[in-house]
Amino acid sequence: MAKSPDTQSTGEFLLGLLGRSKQRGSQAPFSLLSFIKAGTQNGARGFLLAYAILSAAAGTGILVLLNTESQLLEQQGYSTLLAVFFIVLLLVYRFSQRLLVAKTAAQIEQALHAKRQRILGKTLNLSLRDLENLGGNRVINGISASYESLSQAVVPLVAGVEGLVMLVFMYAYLLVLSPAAGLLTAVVAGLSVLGYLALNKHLDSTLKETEEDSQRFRDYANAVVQGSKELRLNPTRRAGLEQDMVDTSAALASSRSTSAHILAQILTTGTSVSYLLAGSVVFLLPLLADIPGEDISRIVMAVLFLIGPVGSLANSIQHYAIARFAMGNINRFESQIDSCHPAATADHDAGAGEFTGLSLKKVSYEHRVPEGAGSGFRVTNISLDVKPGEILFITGGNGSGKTTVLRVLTGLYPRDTGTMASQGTDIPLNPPQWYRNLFAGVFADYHVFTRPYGLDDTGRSILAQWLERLAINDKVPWPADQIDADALSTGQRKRLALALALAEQRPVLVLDEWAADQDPATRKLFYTKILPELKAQGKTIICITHDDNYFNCADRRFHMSEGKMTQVDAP
Ligand SMILES: Nc1ncnc2c1ncn2[C@@H]1O[C@H](COP(=O)(O)OP(=O)(O)OP(=O)(O)O)[C@@H](O)[C@H]1O
Repeated sequence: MAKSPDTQSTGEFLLGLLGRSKQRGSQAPFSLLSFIKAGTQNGARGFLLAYAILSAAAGTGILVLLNTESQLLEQQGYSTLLAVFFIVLLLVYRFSQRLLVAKTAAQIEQALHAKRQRILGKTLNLSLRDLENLGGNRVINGISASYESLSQAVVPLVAGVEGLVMLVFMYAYLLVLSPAAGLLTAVVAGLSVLGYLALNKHLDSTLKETEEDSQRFRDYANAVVQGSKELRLNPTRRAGLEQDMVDTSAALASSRSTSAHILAQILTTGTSVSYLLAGSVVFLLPLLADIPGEDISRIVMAVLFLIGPVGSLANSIQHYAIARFAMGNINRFESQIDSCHPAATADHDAGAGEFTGLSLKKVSYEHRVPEGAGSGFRVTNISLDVKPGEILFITGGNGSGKTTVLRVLTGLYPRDTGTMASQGTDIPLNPPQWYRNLFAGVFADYHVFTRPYGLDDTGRSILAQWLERLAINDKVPWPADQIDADALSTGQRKRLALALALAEQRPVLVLDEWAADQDPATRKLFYTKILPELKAQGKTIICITHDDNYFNCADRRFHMSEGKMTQVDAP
């Protein structure tokens, strides 16, 4: 649906209020009021206020009519005109309230969509190192989970704003009816607000605790799925995990109950305030002021009409607390990604042209580890020239730094020192996307997407050829738009990943222990037939391998040991 700039700004403005009040901390109890106050400062958002005022005026008009009609009934008799007015006002009330809630909620959803889209774009541009440092859970929350609770709060929040405007109107009517009653209700309402402030103080910390417990439980739930085999083979391990999950679930239940307790208090405070107001008018007002009985009944009617708006305001306050918390999480995540390395350049479509070689000189990279955990693993002094059409092997023991080097070399990790040059130009510390476009590969922790994203028709036909060549064409239903990688064996999945990498038609193919999961025949085919064929086609190939039987298939071999690389003499 196309949105006008005005429409978008209203949603963004309302979201902004949620985010801003979070930054101010939990001491911003009247931020709901600022929904209205700030709304009046910008004509573009005037429609929100106009609908709110219309519905509040109509609602108050109904109250005035009812009071007038009951007075008329006592004095002059039934008034048809007032009955007609009543129906008209009822229709206006319904119409404006529905439009207000539906339109505003839609605009907030649009603004949320725009925000999610912007943050998603930034997240996809993060360097691999930044993404790893942020951690998977934070990323998932920042681009997905936190939006759920925000969305659920949208309608009650808007209803709360409408309730607030309605309260203002009805209170004005009450003041007209009896200034003494207005004063009394203001005192009772003021005391209730103080009660709310006291409750709200605890709410933020309880919500944070709930979020942490809930994240911990999600992690365990993930382990139930990921570790399903290990858990089934070892009942003691299963019992240990189960105990941890039960403990976390109990903690979650307890923190959720505390939140629910506070939220329920807010809600019941809101609704019981209305009855308290009515009670104070009936039982206290006659003691404080000399008011005739018929006026008291009109005042009581006015006070009872406050029940609806006060209830929706109280309901919106609890949703407001949750939404503000979620908004805080989203904003925090956005500032975290903003403080990461500059995003990848916008040259994602740039072709790299013919590969002219690659040169690394004294390159080093250190893994960042949490503060206080010492220094991270370092690869140092990596110097290497890659010529077009070469087959290079990188070998070395576990943890010697092979994968790290491959990630630095392909521009996934930004090197700390040293120089890299390719295509006749120096590559900056944070390699641009055009440089990364030189490479396609299968990494040790590769992922197969459900669709072959980024492949054009030529790419698809190359994919089809390789699926056949690697004997998995019967396992991947063509046109390969609903790939179920879980339904493939480990070796088959890796063959599919290789076929997809080759279909990308990048000049350099990087493979991290690709053949490790293949049967002997496929391994032989890979080293003795496929690699030479790819080389003959002009592809440059860099393989990490432990297959010492096939070390002689490389043009040159480099060996890693404790983060250092040395060239091994040609076999
Ligand atoms: N994201 C990371 N953060 C911190 N340290 C890391 C990270 N990735 C790897 N390391 C550390 O870097 C060292 C080298 O890891 P790397 O994966 O490069 O080794 P490798 O030679 O490929 O090992 P293997 O043959 O087992 O795959 C290891 O000690 C590992 O703990």
